[in-house]
Amino acid sequence: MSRRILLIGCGNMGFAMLKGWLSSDAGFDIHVVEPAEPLRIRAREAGASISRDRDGIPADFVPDAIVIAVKPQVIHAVLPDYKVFATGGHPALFLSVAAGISTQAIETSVDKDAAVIRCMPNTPAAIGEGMMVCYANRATTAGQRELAGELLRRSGKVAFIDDEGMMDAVTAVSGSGPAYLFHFIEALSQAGAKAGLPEDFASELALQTVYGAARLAFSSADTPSTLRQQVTSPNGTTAAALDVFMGKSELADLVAKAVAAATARSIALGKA
Ligand SMILES: NC(=O)C1=CN([C@@H]2O[C@H](COP(=O)(O)OP(=O)(O)OC[C@H]3O[C@@H](n4cnc5c(N)ncnc54)[C@H](OP(=O)(O)O)[C@@H]3O)[C@@H](O)[C@H]2O)C=CC1
Ligand SMILES: O=C(O)[C@@H]1CCC=N1
Repeated sequence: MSRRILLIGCGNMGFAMLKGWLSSDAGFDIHVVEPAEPLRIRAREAGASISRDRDGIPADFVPDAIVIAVKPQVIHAVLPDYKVFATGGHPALFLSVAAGISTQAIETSVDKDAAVIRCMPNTPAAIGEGMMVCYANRATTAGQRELAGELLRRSGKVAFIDDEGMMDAVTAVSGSGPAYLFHFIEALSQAGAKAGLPEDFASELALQTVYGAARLAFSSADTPSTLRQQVTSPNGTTAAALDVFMGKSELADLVAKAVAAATARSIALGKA
């Protein structure tokens, strides 16, 4: 029997996951609630049934899981609409991807005995290459954990953690991480253009280089550190560039500061 998934919020992250789910042959039956019409239509075209709000969910649609993909700032206004699905004969799993919002805060808005999984995904989920890190509360059954795994595997690699306290740092590394890499691609493209290359060609070089390097790092038995050394000829061009990146640990320091700032913001979102 196909599993029924209710997706609340189909913006950047909700749609990235939806694409991963619908492109698989898992046969999920997915209903999307999304107030913004263009995003709703986009979800329907991808293969989901849709409604503008909770009242538009078909009466016979009893969800196995409710995936909450609204902004952290509105989640506590949205959750009470779905309380009804937390209890009764077929209690649904609540799977939230909201940054900073704890399982306890979700229980408070839904039901103290609700099954809740807090997940930190990332947008490469859209092509099945996401990193999906999950923490399950005590009320989550083995079957619900399995369902979450089955669903999220369609979006990428799944990891369960036992310490929810790690979630803020997870958010700062893999949740926000794609943006850091996209920014690096932008920076390398711009630097190539500054060095005299036509802009389009510089962008092509930057993109293929990041893609190729990521695939090599992923598939190689060597560590990233060894792979870096293999590119770096003594007194060559790479060494000249790495003197800038590593001379005073500049890039590593900057990345550490950025990750600390994102971690602090995740903690603050949970307190707001
Ligand atoms: N973007 C990312 O890379 C990641 C995001 N996340 C988390 O995912 C969540 C969503 O982020 P993101 O997709 O970027 O945000 P978006 O703003 O793109 O998407 C959220 C969507 O939810 C809609 N929405 C608002 N209220 C309701 C409601 N009552 N019912 C249903 N839908 C509603 C919004 O509509 P409207 O705009 O009209 O209000 C919007 O379209 C956040 O909690 C974020 O922390 C986690 C990991 C990565
Ligand atoms: O920027 C944000 O708050 C969300 C969470 C992780 C990625 N995007």
